[in-house]
Amino acid sequence: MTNQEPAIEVRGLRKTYHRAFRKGGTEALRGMDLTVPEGSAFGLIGPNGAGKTTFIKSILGIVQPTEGSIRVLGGSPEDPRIRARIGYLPERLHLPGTWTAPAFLATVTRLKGLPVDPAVNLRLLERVGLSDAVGRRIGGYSKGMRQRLGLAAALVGTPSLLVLDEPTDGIDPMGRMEVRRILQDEVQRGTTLFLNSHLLAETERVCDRVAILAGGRVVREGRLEDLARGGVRWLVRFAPGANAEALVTAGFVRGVAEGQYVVEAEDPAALNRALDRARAAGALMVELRRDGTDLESVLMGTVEAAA
Ligand SMILES: Nc1ncnc2c1ncn2[C@@H]1O[C@H](COP(=O)(O)OP(=O)(O)OP(=O)(O)O)[C@@H](O)[C@H]1O
Repeated sequence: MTNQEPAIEVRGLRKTYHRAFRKGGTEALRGMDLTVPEGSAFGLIGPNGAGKTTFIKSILGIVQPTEGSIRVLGGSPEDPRIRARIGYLPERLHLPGTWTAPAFLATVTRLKGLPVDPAVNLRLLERVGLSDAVGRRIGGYSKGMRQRLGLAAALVGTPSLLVLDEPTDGIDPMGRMEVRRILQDEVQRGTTLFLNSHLLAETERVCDRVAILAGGRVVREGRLEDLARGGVRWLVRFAPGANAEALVTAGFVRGVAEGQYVVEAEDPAALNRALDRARAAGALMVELRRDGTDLESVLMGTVEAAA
């Protein structure tokens, strides 16, 4: 794979699920186009039934598309050599309840066609916070522990592409922070991350690019900072008694609420210069908030507009 080649590229992807002895079918993907640059941390978001899992299964060769082309890591998802370079955490994990985690990871390693090194797998289990549970049967694991084990399995063989479907499902806030750190480390290492999560805050924290899928099509795609803008406009509230005229001269625009003002600042230095001017005019700041658009508002707005 050359450096210019995207990690994932799909064109005109369609998938219709047919039921036996029934006419018609469910059109899960209706001509989806998407390019995931190599080395990016890419988030796929969209409402229930948008086709996210179908897309993920298509790029992994688990679901056979009805139409369209798919290239993953510069090759076909059907190619075992390509598959061996992908780490996948499915939405629904099927784990062998009577096995231990090291035995499970050893099998995953073998299935990927790699030599089993127990020490490497133990380090992986340590990395996902399961070192205390290595001797226990997987059947007795909590939901969060199962999810951590699934992540360890996805990380086997240091994959070039990590595809994670709801990776933090069932994981507590501390655990989520740990998972986030692992994902960030993987991206630092050069892995391409493809994340499907209903937790938009998670996507916002981890991903640098986002695509919105609705009705089986990509309706918006781009860099997170371009989609969810923030940082230019700031909402500031000053203590009662602030000199409104002086604040306006200092670059603040009156807001609707009592004592509230808006100021535009490209960066922290510009924001602080504006606040210094306000303070010099005797105004006391009591609240400061970024007037940005979060991913949730972007998703709602985009899906409504596409409906
Ligand atoms: N195996 C299947 N057989 C029939 N229809 C299916 C199958 N899998 C998915 N679908 C249908 O395809 C559409 C897209 O489903 P998919 O699971 O890909 O969406 P999703 O975006 O992942 O949804 P969610 O966010 O709820 O997980 C839905 O209408 C779903 O009912």
